[in-house]
Amino acid sequence: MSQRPPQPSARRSAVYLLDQVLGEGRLMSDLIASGALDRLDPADRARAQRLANDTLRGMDRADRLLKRHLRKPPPLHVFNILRLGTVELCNGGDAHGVVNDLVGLIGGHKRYGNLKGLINAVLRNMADGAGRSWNDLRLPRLRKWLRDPLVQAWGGGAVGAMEKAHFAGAPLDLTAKGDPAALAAQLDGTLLPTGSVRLSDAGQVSALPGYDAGDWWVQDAAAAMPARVLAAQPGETVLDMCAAPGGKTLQLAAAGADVTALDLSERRMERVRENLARCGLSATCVTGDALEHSGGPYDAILLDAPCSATGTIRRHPDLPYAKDGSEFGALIELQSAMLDHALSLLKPGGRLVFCTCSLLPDEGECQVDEALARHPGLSVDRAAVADLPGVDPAWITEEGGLRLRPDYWPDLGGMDGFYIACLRV
Ligand SMILES: C[S@@+](CC[C@H](N)C(=O)[O-])C[C@H]1O[C@@H](n2cnc3c(N)ncnc32)[C@H](O)[C@@H]1O
Repeated sequence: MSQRPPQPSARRSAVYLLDQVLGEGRLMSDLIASGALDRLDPADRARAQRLANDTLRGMDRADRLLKRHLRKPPPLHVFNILRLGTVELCNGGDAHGVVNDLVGLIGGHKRYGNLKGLINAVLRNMADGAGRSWNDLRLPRLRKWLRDPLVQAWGGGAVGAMEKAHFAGAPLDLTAKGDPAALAAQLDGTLLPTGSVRLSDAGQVSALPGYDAGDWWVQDAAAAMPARVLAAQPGETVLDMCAAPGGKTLQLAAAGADVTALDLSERRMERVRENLARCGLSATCVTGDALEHSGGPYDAILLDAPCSATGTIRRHPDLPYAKDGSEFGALIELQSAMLDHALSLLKPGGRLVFCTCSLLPDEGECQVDEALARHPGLSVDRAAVADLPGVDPAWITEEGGLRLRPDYWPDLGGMDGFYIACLRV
C-alpha cells in the first residue's frame, strides 16, 4: 500500500509560499485558494500564512543582515529558508526550535541537502546576536516600480509613513450585522470612528464568538466605507457589480436593500453565497461579466472595480513582489468601461458609488475626473462622503471623493488604502 506523504509543517508551507511568490510571481491569495495550505489544520494554516507574511514584510531587513554572512546569494529556496529563519529569530522566535526545524527542512532536500551546514551556521549566528541590529535597520521600502509613482502622487514623507504602516501589518476589523458598539463590548474590541470594530490580537477568526451565528464579517475599516457612502435604503434595488467575496453585498443586504450581487468568477461567487448563508442574509447572485449585464434599472449601484489592490499591502505584503505594474494599464481601461456601463443601468436620479482599493490616483481621482468629462450632467455628491461619521475633512478630494490611505489613523493601527466617490446622474 502506498503511504501518504507526511503532513507538511507550517514552516515548510510558509517557505513554499515564499518560493512561489518570489520565484513564480504568484499571489498568496491565489495559492491558498487553489489549495496550497489544504493539508494543514486551521491553526497551522494561519501560522504558515503569518510566517510568510512576516517574512515578506521584513525581507528588506533580513536581506541586509544576511548579506553580511553570505559570500554570494544562495539558490532561492535556500535564501527563503534563511529569510524566514532570520525574521522569526529577530522577532523573538525560540532559537532552538527555529534553527533545528529549518536545518531539518533543508536536510531532507534532494538538491540542497548539502547546504544544511550553511543554514545551521548562518541562523545560529543570527540567534547568537547578529540579529540584534534588526530594529536599527532601515524601514523596509516599497519596490521601485510602485514607490516611484506613489512618491509622485503623495510625496516622499507620506510614502515613508505608508511604508511604516505596511511594516506594522494590519489588525482584524469586523463589520457588525447589528449594533457595532455592542459587538465591540462583547469581543473586547475598539469601536472605530467610522463604525467598524477592531481587534488587535484576534487569533483564529472562525473560533471567535458570533462567527457561526453570522453576527459579523471580516472587513477592513476602509473597505466598509463604500457601502456606508451608498447608504442603501430598505426596499431599494441595488446592484453590487463586482461583488465577490461579498463584504459589501452583506452590508447592502443587512441595510434591507433588494440586492443583486454580480461577479465574473463562479468560484468567488460561491464565497458570496457562503457568506450570505452564514450571516442569514439574502441577495440574488448572478455570475457574469459586468460589461454585459443588462438588468435594472437600479436605484443605486456599487462598483468596487478590479484594481491594482495597492491599498491592501498591509495585509498582502506579497503584492509588490508578485506584481510589477504591467497589468495596471488594462485594469484602468476596464474600470472606465465598467463605470460607463454602470451609469447606463441607473434609474434617472440614481446614484453610483465607484471605489477601488488602490493608492494610485489613475484608479481613483482621475477615473472620476474623466467620467465627469465624458458624461455631461453627471455630478459628484460630496456630502455623501463628507457627512459620514468619522470622516476627516482632510480626506475629501478636490473632485469630492474620499481618499483613504494606510498612513491614516497611525495611533489606531492604520487602514487600507481606498478611493470612494458617489456619482449622481
Ligand atoms: C475588488 S474585488 C471585489 C470585492 C468585493 N466587492 C467585496 O467587497 O468583497 C473585484 C471583483 O471583480 C470581479 N471581476 C473582475 N472582472 C469582472 C467583470 N468583467 N465582471 C464582473 N466582475 C468582475 C473579480 O472576480 C473580483 O471578485
